[in-house]
Amino acid sequence: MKPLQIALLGAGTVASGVVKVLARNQEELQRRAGRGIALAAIAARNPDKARAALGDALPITTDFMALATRPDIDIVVELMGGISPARELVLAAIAAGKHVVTANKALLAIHGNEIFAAAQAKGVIVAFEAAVAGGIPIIKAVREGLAGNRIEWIAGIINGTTNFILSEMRDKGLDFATVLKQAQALGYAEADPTFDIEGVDAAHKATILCAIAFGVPVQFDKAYVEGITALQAADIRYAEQLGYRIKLLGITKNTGEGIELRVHPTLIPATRLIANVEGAMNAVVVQGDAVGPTLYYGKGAGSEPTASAVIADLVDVTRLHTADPEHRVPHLAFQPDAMSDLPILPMDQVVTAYYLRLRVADQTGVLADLTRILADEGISIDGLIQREAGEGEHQTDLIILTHDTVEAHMNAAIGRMQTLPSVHAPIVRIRKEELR
Ligand SMILES: NC(=O)c1ccc[n+]([C@@H]2O[C@H](COP(=O)([O-])OP(=O)(O)OC[C@H]3O[C@@H](n4cnc5c(N)ncnc54)[C@H](O)[C@@H]3O)[C@@H](O)[C@H]2O)c1
Ligand SMILES: N[C@@H](CCO)C(=O)O
Ligand code: NA
Repeated sequence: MKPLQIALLGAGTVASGVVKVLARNQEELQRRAGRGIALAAIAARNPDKARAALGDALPITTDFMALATRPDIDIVVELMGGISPARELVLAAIAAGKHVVTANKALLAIHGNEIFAAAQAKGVIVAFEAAVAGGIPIIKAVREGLAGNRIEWIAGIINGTTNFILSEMRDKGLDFATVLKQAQALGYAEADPTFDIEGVDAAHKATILCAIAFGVPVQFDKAYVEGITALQAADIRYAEQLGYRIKLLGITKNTGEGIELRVHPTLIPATRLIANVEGAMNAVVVQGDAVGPTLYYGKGAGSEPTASAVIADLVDVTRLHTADPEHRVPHLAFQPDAMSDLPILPMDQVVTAYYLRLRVADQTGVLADLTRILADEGISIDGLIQREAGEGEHQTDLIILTHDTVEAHMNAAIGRMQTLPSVHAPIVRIRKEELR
């Protein structure tokens, strides 16, 4: 059988990994897929740069649209990133009857519904294992391996850059700006690292996980997104003293009333496996009603780890190429006519526990005022530490851990506590999850 013909759009980090691994594992891949997978051509903005990175064995074009719709191409692999022109190219490839493999989580989190509907109508596959947690086969695990379960929640470290920053801040006591520079130098961060540090990249990935876990459309616009830029070294230290680690988590949970979809720094017990995932590694915990918790760990970024996921998709598509579209795994794990309309809950309805740090006057009565406000709002205290004021100091740090409460109640309590004359700085609030 003639090998399937692949077109690569983009010639950057992931594309170069795909070219290398496809060449290296060619024979093994043919044995797995039952058919050859042949790179036909690459579209690159700068052909000289692409040739320098990828060699000159393959034809290189600058006409992305012509390649994406060329009649002899079977699968278009989009590795450019960004929304436009990636969206137009993917839709054109689908309209031309091509299968698509993409690593573009931003595109799918924002335009996935349109893209999957177009693919469904045309009977082609859009595969996206590389879009979430890079080389970890988490899409495969959730959509297929855990299909017997009602998924209850997913929580994951799904951005390598921010996990690296938090690990280095904790282990070496370095400040945020210094570690971010290191992350950039090591190639973990995006060219514009705002997407990493503001939580947007993790929210794109959490949005996709949410859709395939609960069978709802992708709804990035409803995600709550908070990054790590406001985190202070003092809170990482206090969390440690209390037996917790702070991680940037993507969390999605089915509460029965609706679905939580949120990304924010989170205190998790230091004894949990996921609390010990360090550096640029990713890890995802999936809680199923039948299986209980399962944990997936590995490299979420980088050239060959991400290529591993792209090529797994190429093997899948090659195997399923001739299958009746009705017999393929649905894009969002559930049949398109059986999607749920369960709403994504607004953040003020989310229920979680909290870590609060207050800079307070070192005088009697302060604690009584604060605990009264928390009690008024129905919030119960789980633990409390007060740092001894140093000699000559008139202020001290008070750390409060609460039990689960509704975010709206916590907002009200923080608003009231903040107006007390004895509270001297903006109150720090970090959400806390036991993950069990
Ligand atoms: N790098 C990783 O570790 C990683 C991991 C998972 C997913 N991804 C995703 O994979 C995709 C590619 O990432 P990358 O790290 O290889 O990026 P990159 O910047 O290294 O490569 C992107 C390539 O696409 C080309 N390109 C970008 N915009 C273009 C445009 N408007 N017109 C023409 N060409 C354009 C660039 O010239 C470059 O060749 C992105 O969607 C990214 O989010 C990357
Ligand atoms: N910048 C991303 C790349 C992988 O998606 C990260 O740090 O996880
Ligand atoms: Na993956």
